Amino acid sequence: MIYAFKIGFLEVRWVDIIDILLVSVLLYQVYKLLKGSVAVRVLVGFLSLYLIYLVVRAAQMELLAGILGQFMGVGVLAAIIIFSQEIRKFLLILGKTSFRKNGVLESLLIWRKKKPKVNMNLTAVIEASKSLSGSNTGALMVFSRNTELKFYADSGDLLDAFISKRLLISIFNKYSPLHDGAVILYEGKIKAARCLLPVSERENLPAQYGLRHRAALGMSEATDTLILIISEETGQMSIARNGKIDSNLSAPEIRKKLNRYLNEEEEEATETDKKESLEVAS
Ligand SMILES: Nc1ncnc2c1ncn2[C@@H]1O[C@H](COP(=O)(O)OP(=O)(O)OP(=O)(O)O)[C@@H](O)[C@H]1O
Repeated sequence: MIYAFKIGFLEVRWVDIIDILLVSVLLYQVYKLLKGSVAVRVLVGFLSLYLIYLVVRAAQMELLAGILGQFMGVGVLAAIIIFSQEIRKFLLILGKTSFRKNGVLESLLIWRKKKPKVNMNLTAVIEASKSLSGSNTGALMVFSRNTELKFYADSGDLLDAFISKRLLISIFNKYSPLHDGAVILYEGKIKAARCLLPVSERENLPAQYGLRHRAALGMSEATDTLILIISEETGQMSIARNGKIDSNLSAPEIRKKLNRYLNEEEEEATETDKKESLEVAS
């Protein structure tokens, strides 16, 4: 066996160094993922308990070690249940990174067909958004390029209607029975209205963000979607994507971001674009 170096009786192999590096990267990614969420506290609680268990076991305190041991036995299962959202997010990020343009996996999967451009009536969306923003009418629109988001669409009223400016304005009119919640747009259609979105549990959000923004952020954390928010209070238009909110955007900026999202050109976003985005809770 080839050793990298020796510290006293401890022989360190190259594999050990790689192992430590990989664990460090993994722990850093987990920390980045959980940063700012309540899950961090649960994780710290778990780790503290595990440390106490190690100490108790080393001190041979049989009774306490037995009780904590039982708890640790189901710990992995409990962690999977408690961190299900975070694990999902982590796998999503992993999948997304591996499938990036020129990614290793993508070059291996040569049969992967190039997706056709999504045909969406963006002019209607932009015109409706300008009108809603101008009249301070709150709105929440979820754009999906890969799935029809059946689970979320089922929480509202199914429409399956072609997108038009008038329809969007009518839905979000505050006297309309459909105005509450979000609309889901997929493959050029308004799939459903009055949909319930998952609310983000981030703690350090700006004070002006109420439930509408939290729901948009939560949806962008849980799924590969882009969410357009129109504030009822200020009329401002914002976009939530990948756990970030870009606030106070103009109509051309919204169109650009929607175009980029729908046509999978996001990786080509310029550095300036990236800097402009306000990373919430980081
Ligand atoms: N989980 C949810 N899913 C979908 N829509 C939601 C959800 N929670 C709240 N909303 C929508 O947000 C509206 C409440 O918005 P609220 O005023 O609390 O948010 P806000 O972020 O301060 O936005 P605004 O700037 O428009 O006031 C609700 O009437 C509803 O339409």
